[in-house]
Amino acid sequence: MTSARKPLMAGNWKSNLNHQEAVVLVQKLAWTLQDKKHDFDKAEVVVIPPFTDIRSVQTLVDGDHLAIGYGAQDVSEHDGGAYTGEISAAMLSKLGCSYVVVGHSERREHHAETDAVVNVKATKALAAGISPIVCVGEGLEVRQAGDHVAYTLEQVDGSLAGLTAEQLADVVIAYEPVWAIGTGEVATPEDAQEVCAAIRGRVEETWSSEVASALRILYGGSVKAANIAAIMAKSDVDGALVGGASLQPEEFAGIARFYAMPDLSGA
Ligand SMILES: O=C(CO)COP(=O)(O)O
Repeated sequence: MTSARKPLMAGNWKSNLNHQEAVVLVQKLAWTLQDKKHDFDKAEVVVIPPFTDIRSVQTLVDGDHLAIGYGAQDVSEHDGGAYTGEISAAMLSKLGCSYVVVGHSERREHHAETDAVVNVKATKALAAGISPIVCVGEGLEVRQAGDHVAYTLEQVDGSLAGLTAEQLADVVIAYEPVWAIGTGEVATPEDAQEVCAAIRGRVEETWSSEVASALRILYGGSVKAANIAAIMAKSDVDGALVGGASLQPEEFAGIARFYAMPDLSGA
């Protein structure tokens, strides 16, 4: 991690916690971070709850002036209108969302989202002033075949196609190898670094070294307080997109405070 890029720890709750549980979790997270004197300059902390929780989280964050940010797990390709069930970027913007996850592997898999769809969603988010967290990453078969870098870079190309350098300044990329999500099978820090560095290299080729050096690239997949320090020690990893561990306030606070954690990897 390079000091010019502020680390980002984002907790993707997936389809967990109702709006009442959301308030309890965010309160506990805020208290824990305050108690441990978390330095928000050393890591931005963001929660990504289900849509139904966002209004409650907004009310809490605004009312208590919390330094915790929040976002959504998906956004519509459409601006509004006759699209039953869809949530537009403008609606998320009105709720104060700073981020939206687009192209999570679970949406690519269960909702057949292609890079082209992810590209439109990222563009809609940016137009509404919301930073898209664009997810990429290979499945186990691709990894075993040794094609993980090429596969992931193709997703980067497709998902970010046509975006300007100015737009890239508001984009975050999350490298989440599918085989490491929710499996306890964490990629090694070297695995994370290999692909995050390749992504940064691709962004440099396509846009510029300025764009690439300012871009935040997160790692996601079985991140815990015990393994985050070793992952963050890698130069091209700028944070984490955390699933299961973000549902436990103590654990997620420990991840946010990676800078105070011992590196237990022995590296
Ligand atoms: O998919 C993830 C975050 O978006 C990672 O989930 P886990 O941290 O539960 O492996």
